[in-house]
Amino acid sequence: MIYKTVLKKLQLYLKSAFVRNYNVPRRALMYVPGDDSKKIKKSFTLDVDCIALDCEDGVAVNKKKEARETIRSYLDLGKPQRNIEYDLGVRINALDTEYWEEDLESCLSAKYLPDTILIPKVENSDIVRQLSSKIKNLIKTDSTINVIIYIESAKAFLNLVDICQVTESLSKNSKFQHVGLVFGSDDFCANIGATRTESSLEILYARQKLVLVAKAFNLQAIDMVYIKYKDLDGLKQQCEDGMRMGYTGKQVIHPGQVPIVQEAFLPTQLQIEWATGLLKSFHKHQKDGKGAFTYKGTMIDMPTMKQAENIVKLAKLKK
Ligand SMILES: CC(C)(COP(=O)(O)OP(=O)(O)OC[C@H]1O[C@@H](n2cnc3c(N)ncnc32)[C@H](O)[C@@H]1OP(=O)(O)O)[C@@H](O)C(=O)NCCC(=O)NCCSC(=O)C[C@](C)(O)C(=O)O
Ligand SMILES: [Mg+2]
Repeated sequence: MIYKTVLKKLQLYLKSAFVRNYNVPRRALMYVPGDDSKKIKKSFTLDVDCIALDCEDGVAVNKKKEARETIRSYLDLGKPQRNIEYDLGVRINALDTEYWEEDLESCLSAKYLPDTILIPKVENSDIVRQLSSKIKNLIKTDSTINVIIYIESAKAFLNLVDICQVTESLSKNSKFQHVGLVFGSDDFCANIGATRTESSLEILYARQKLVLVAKAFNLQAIDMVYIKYKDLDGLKQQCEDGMRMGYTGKQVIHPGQVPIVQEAFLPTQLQIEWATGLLKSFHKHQKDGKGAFTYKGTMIDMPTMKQAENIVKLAKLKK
């Protein structure tokens, strides 16, 4: 029994150590249309936490192939290095379309894998099962990829806990790690027939539910897009609302939105104190030759350590 528990912990530790960019900050998740080479090049010059090269709704139907091939050509070149770590992802098309398999095959057979695959319109756990077996077949090496799931319909919200449970369970024996949930508010409004208002009250329940479930599964929660991209005051307000609700980041469609979003999602003083204390405690336990330890009543595992490291890293960016 003890042997099994230790083995399981070791497997989880080894897995998290091999996942690239596990739980890196994703304050701004910026979409870049996959068929637009100029915008892709531009995105690599920006100080943005997370780039999502898009095959889905940012790309016209007659440009799907072009987007897939353009993204593949950039992946083959390798991720451009920057001074600050960032996440390079690909948003494939939804699994009920004719495009998703080719999207996934194309980016997972590239010379260099993206860090993350973003999966839109996940409505139930069968979609995750289908995705999991495809990823397992496509990744031939020991590498593991991050997965971010989009919740954008009434059905998806009803199935959200099951989706996360199944994803968590499948990720233990597959080649991916579930790292986040995205609130697809535009598709969600269209799905439930809501009329958008400035206050976003019409989607309050769903917006809160996504954070709640994300936190229960130790996932990052990425908030809705602010589509009026020229209105920076409105964007700041919406960022602050999301941050106060517990969101860890926000989707972005234009470079001009990035600094405001990334500033708004810097860690709070309380989070910085927690993370600094945890790292101190970790180093003390290491010095004393103790592996596993608890901090403020919680058992500390590798993902929690990485979260703390990220918070401390982010805190250094705070003016
Ligand atoms: C709105 C648009 C057309 C205005 O594009 P523009 O070129 O007219 O804007 P601009 O102000 O002239 O751009 C200034 C500079 O920034 C560049 N630029 C501008 N945007 C980007 C970008 N995204 N990535 C990288 N570079 C960008 C642009 O190329 C230009 O570069 P330059 O100064 O060197 O000439 C443009 O910003 C754009 O295409 N944005 C992405 C739109 C998109 O991907 N939408 C789908 C995601 S949202 C979504 O899916 C919903 C969700 C989650 O599913 C659900 O809620 O349901
Ligand atoms: Mg959407």
